[in-house]
Amino acid sequence: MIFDVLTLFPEMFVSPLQESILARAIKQGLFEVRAHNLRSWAEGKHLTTDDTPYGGGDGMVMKPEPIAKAITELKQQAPTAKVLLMTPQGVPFRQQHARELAHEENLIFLCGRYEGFDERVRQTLVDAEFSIGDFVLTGGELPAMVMIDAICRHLPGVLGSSSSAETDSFVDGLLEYPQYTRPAVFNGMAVPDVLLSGDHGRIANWRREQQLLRTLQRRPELLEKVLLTEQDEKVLDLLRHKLKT
Ligand SMILES: COc1ccccc1CNc1ccc(C(N)=O)cn1
Repeated sequence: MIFDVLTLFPEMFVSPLQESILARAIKQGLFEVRAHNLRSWAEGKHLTTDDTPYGGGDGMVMKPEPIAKAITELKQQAPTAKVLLMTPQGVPFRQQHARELAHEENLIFLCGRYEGFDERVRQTLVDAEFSIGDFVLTGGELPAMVMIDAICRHLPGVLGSSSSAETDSFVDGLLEYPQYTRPAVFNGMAVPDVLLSGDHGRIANWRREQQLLRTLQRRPELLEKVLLTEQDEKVLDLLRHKLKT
């Protein structure tokens, strides 16, 4: 997988990729991130990439020409590449998108600054617009890095054998069960006995129940979209009853 990032601040894509899992995966050649400075495609003495908005108003808008030139050039090398735009007006980015996008050979991220992009960029050059949450940031770079991280976890070999993206929270649509590790007692708080029992069936049931409880308590709306077994429904009824009392 090759990620091309179009940004005014390519340096923002250096250190997050020099650490840990992502750095190791890059070293293993599992993926590559190429950050390009949009200014390389800008014209004129000052290499301008933004300008004042037609119709007046605050702030600046990113000019369409440098972006169009950059995308055209990148797509010459990767004609099937999808162009993704990071914007507060985008589709809410979800785990399912991360899983799907991991199957692409090449993705091009377009990171905006200022008040965003000239509308003609969206209309003609962009395949999909994503938002990582309902808040406004100073630029699209951090959202792009967040998406790259989430997508890379689904690339074969990135997570290594010890854990898999398939058992993530949200994969089965439920929140994660609580995790414990040594010591068995910490500040007087013991690990639940079931986890020390060695009874894997009981442990699996307990974990599923904890997922249902946690999802019911924190994100009940997710339960509408989850495929629940008969057993799940029974457990949920019990939990709902308990939470009422
Ligand atoms: C005023 O900023 C913009 C306006 C329009 C487009 C891009 C930007 C850059 N900022 C962004 C980008 C993405 C997100 C998000 N929620 O994913 C938040 N902020």
